[in-house]
Amino acid sequence: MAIVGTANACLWRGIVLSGLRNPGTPFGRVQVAKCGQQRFHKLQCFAEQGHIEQPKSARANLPAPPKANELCDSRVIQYVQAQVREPEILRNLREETNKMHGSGMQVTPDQGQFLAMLVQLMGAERCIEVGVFTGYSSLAVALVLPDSGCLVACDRSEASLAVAQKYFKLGGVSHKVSVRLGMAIDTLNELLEHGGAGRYDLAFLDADKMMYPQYYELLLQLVRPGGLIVVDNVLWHGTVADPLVVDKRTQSIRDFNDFLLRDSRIDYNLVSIGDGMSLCRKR
Ligand SMILES: C[S@@+](CC[C@H](N)C(=O)[O-])C[C@H]1O[C@@H](n2cnc3c(N)ncnc32)[C@H](O)[C@@H]1O
Repeated sequence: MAIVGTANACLWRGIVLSGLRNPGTPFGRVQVAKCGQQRFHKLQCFAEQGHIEQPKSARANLPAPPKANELCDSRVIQYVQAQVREPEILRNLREETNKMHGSGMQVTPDQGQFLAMLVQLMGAERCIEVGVFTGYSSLAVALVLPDSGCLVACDRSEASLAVAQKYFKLGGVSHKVSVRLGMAIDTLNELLEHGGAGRYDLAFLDADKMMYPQYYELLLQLVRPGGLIVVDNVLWHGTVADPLVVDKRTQSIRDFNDFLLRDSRIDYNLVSIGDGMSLCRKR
């Protein structure tokens, strides 16, 4: 296939990426929505191999694409996911969510496991999640919290939270989760007003991307020194690395990533897992 000259970046990316989707795999729907970085690499490999051609004006300003390697192979993604020890309750939740609208929003199994391990490594007892959806990442965290632990779970969608609460109950963790229905910014401000500053060990940020800077400032007050803020979707399906993509949301994530890179209040690490997760450790 060759698309020459007039095609805009999003158009050819959409065409090529739709051809890369692999809904027949065990992780089909999750992969489609959450393996953006690998798809982006794959796209670049397609371009490199001459399967597609970028618009000439754009091509002149682009850095050389990376050499084709195993990251171009969706089998690597499948292999990684097959290495996850996903508890049955989480698998059930993922499968139920996969039948719902917006299912691609849930974190991938390896991300859920990664979050859980961060909680365990830190010995975290008090956590916050901004953006619960049907509860996959919340449940992954709650399952490993000690019995005395607490997760404040914020979302504005009553319907999504109903699914999450069903699984918190099934997983026997309801007593550890404080569900907060409403706009996350209000909930975080309320936590601060009620003496929450510096009282949380770990926060996971996975809600509306344009609001990340505001959430981050509040979470930075809420977590203790040495506490962690984990930010999801920082690669935004690979588009942050594509200079041709300049839509508002991509640019806001790019700007936020650059801001984190320079923020001396934290230690910072952008991890290429799922759609990209940044680890921000409060100094
Ligand atoms: C990407 S999903 C979260 C996925 C979840 N972490 C998981 O693993 O399944 C984003 C969620 O943020 C919620 N959200 C978006 N904007 C919000 C806001 N302003 N306040 C509260 N929740 C919001 C949406 O309702 C949605 O459920």
